[in-house]
Amino acid sequence: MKVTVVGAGNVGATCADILAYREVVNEVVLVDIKEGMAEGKALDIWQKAPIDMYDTRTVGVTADYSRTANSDVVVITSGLPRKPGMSRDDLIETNAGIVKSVTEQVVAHSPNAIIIVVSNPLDVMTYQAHITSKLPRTKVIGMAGILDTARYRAFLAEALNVSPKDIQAMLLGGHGDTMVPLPRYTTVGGIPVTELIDADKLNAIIERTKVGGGELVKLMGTSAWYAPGSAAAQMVEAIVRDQKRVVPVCIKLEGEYGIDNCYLGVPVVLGKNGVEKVIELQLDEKEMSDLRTSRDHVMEVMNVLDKINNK
Ligand SMILES: NC(=O)c1ccc[n+]([C@@H]2O[C@H](COP(=O)([O-])OP(=O)(O)OC[C@H]3O[C@@H](n4cnc5c(N)ncnc54)[C@H](O)[C@@H]3O)[C@@H](O)[C@H]2O)c1
Ligand SMILES: O=C(O)C[C@H](O)C(=O)O
Repeated sequence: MKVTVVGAGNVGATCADILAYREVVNEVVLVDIKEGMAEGKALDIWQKAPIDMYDTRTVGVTADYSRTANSDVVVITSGLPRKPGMSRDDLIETNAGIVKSVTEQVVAHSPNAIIIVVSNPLDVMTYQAHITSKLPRTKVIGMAGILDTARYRAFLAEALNVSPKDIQAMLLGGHGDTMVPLPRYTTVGGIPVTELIDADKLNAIIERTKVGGGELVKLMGTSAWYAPGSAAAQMVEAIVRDQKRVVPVCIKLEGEYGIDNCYLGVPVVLGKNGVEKVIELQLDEKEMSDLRTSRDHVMEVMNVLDKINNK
């Protein structure tokens, strides 16, 4: 199995490192536009192999997509990260062009690959990759929900002083401040979270989760990479090992949740064919209304992308 990671920056290199370290595939190809960057990071990861005892080959190339040919999965992380004071949507103009040209080259060399988009604004960059690739919606998906639920789970584990391993959670919607964490679908060792934490504390955690990316941007001056790289690697692993993981993933909705033609995070079954099933949860009125608010926001940014593409 072969995986390409486009963008050898913070998120891309972290994802490649985890894929190699865990021997998820035989070969990881890192691609970047900056001369020498991908080659250097791939070599560094390969030189770690004798220490950490793995044998996944890591190869780096500067914009040479012939080396990515016949990849099974391609992760697109190329693009600008935001700086303090910016929203993810502020990245659209630059990143739309990058994701479009990268997707064209990826598909030309790996027409059967499953594409995982990471670049921001996530839901709309997934839209960009999907329309550019012309692949089925089940094969062009976005990473955000695994990261957002991980933040939510980590905050809960800290507040309850329990292991993060025992916290299960689901979350819907766009990868932005309108995301919809679902306390009704959150459990701690099988126990509904609402039995273990009071409502005010839970609400504070939900609000912190929604701006979890921004919290890190403020602290570091650029956006996060350890958890995002790991979340993307988890999606790759689910696909190449056909694990049928049930995780939140961004996909084009075609009528699910009463929503059509919008790219949003929803629970899916992720396996060798990409998204093998979209799971429709029974939502109450408030959850549904929050999801519609998130949809409205993503649709607005999708309209901005349409205008950029039609210029
Ligand atoms: N979906 C998520 O949850 C999530 C999480 C974290 C970051 N992100 C997004 O991921 C993207 C990357 O973040 P980062 O921290 O790794 O940034 P980074 O600046 O560290 O890395 C981006 C890399 O992309 C490369 N690049 C730019 N244009 C390219 C092109 N045309 N072809 C190949 N490579 C190209 C750059 O040279 C750079 O090395 C950003 O858009 C960021 O907002 C998304
Ligand atoms: O917050 C960002 O800009 C990056 C990413 O979307 C994140 O949530 O960490």
